[in-house]
Amino acid sequence: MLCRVCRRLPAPAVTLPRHGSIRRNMASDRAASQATRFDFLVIGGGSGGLAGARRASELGAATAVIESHKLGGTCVNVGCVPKKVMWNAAVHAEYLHDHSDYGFDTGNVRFSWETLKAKRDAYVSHLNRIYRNNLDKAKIQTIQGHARFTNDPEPTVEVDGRKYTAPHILIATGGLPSVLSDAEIPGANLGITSDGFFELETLPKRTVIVGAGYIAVEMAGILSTLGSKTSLIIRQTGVLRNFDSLISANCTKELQNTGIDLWKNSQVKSVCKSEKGLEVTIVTKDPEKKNDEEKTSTIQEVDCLLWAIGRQPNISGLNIGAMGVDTDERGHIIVDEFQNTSRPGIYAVGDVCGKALLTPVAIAAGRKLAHRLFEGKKDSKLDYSCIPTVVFSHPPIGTVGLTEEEAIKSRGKENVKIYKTSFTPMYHAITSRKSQCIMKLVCVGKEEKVVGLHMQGLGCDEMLQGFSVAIKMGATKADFDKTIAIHPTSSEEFVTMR
Ligand SMILES: Cc1cc2nc3c(=O)[nH]c(=O)nc-3n(C[C@H](O)[C@H](O)[C@H](O)COP(=O)(O)OP(=O)(O)OC[C@H]3O[C@@H](n4cnc5c(N)ncnc54)[C@H](O)[C@@H]3O)c2cc1C
Ligand SMILES: NC(=O)c1ccc[n+]([C@@H]2O[C@H](COP(=O)([O-])OP(=O)(O)OC[C@H]3O[C@@H](n4cnc5c(N)ncnc54)[C@H](OP(=O)(O)O)[C@@H]3O)[C@@H](O)[C@H]2O)c1
Ligand SMILES: N[C@@H](CCC(=O)N[C@@H](CS)C(=O)NCC(=O)O)C(=O)O
Repeated sequence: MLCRVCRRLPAPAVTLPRHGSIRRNMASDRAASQATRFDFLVIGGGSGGLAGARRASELGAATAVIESHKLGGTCVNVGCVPKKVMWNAAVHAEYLHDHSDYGFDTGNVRFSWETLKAKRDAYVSHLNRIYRNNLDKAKIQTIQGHARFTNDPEPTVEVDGRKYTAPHILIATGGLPSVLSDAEIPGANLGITSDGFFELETLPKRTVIVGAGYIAVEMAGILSTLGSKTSLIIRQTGVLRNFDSLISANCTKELQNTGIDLWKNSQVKSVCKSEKGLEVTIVTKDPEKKNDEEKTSTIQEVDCLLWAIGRQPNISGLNIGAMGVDTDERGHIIVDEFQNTSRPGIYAVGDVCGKALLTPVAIAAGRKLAHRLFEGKKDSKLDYSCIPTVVFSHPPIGTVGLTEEEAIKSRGKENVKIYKTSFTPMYHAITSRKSQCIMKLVCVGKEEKVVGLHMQGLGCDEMLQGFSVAIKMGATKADFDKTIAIHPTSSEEFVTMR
């Protein structure tokens, strides 16, 4: 009988997991016949793996998830979730400055990093348990350990000496922070990465962060706002250089406005340890200056050096080479638009593929794949265009679609119309602390289709999702203008721009 789910003749099983769909395929080799067989075997219990596994199981596939560390992956354990808790704490710290303007006498407010960390860690552990329960409830087998492809002819995975196989194997092993070796920068390993940030037991007094992307901006904002004197070392003149130029310039300015000591055109040369902490030596060289002069400076008594210089795919020890799974020069697994790798029956989703490293992207790709494999939806694939994203800076950034620069490149300057505004949100009408809100709409063609929306300001994090729906649906500037404003809000500016 054909498998109800994958419509294939099932192959041999040593143990029978949940479904009756598991039985003998005479052609399979002896080695693989030793393996426990599923319909769907998922390597990596993070966002993409869990979402794909749960959807596959709902669709009737006998599914197992292999996880080497903690269920939930990066997002739950060392990413979005604990980061957002820290950002929320930093927002409290920010608003404290406004309490007296709003009539509150909050007296001598004290902050305990230790209390916050304990509550945050307890929440993360709670989520780990929820994810485990969800897998159990869905009758998905959880296999704890590091997965490695064997050299068997049929794709087979080994965990702690036991073998597992399936006609469909998903690699969702995510990524790891990039690190520099001591050979590249002497003393580099005295620093930590974002993973280490979540292990900090106390608020560092003096922090140096290297990097100019999401993590550098978010962690600099959190640490600085909570009271750590923070320097941010960037190689160029601005942060978030891949974002719209307005966002990059404004965020760079806001970092400085909020008290972060920004070192432009700078790179760490060496790090050494002294009795009073780390000494971070920095070389600054302004390429605009003709005399090519380099300035060397040292930041002393640093108790936290944090490298936030990007992430790399986590494929170590997987032995994907033996499977004929192709990777790019940085080790990302190459997939087609349906998440197929170069080896039939092996798929990859999420950060390990190196495209749009965001939790909802990994989740959506995993779910789309499950519908294609186990519901016969041949065309089920993720559309990677127009992905909204928020940077939890202070204030937060929201962005979706094309930047002005991308629109001009693809459509020609004459076909692009930009609407921009900048204002002080009403929240600040009575506060002595001020922060600006900036907004930009990128429109193309005669019909002024909105192809990009970019903003930084109070509430922009929660403002973006709804606008993303409109833009994904193909809204034009006229559609925005037809919409009645909500007053008094910041978001109303998007429907009244001229
Ligand atoms: C500090 C930080 C903040 C972030 N904030 C946000 C945010 O606010 N919003 C957002 O959308 N995204 C955010 N991200 C990105 C987001 O966390 C990732 O895009 C997402 O987790 C990727 O999911 P994934 O399934 O591809 O991989 P992961 O979630 O990394 O899961 C991979 C899992 O595979 C396991 N694994 C790896 N190799 C093996 C193996 N051989 N055998 C068994 N198991 C293995 C790992 O232990 C891990 O649990 C953040 C990331 C970081 C680092
Ligand atoms: N809110 C969110 O959704 C969120 C939050 C955190 C992470 N993430 C995801 O996680 C990914 C990884 O975050 P990330 O911040 O590590 O990476 P990133 O956003 O890719 O930024 C890393 C930046 O560091 C700089 N850099 C690289 N090598 C360097 C070096 N040797 N020395 C100094 N600077 C160097 C580069 O900027 P220059 O080229 O300008 O120097 C680079 O763009 C993000 O891309 C994002 O998708 C998402
Ligand atoms: N809203 C999300 C779920 C929330 C979410 O994104 N959760 C993160 C971790 S907190 C995740 O990795 N989820 C995987 C999953 O829900 O399968 C969805 O259902 O798509």
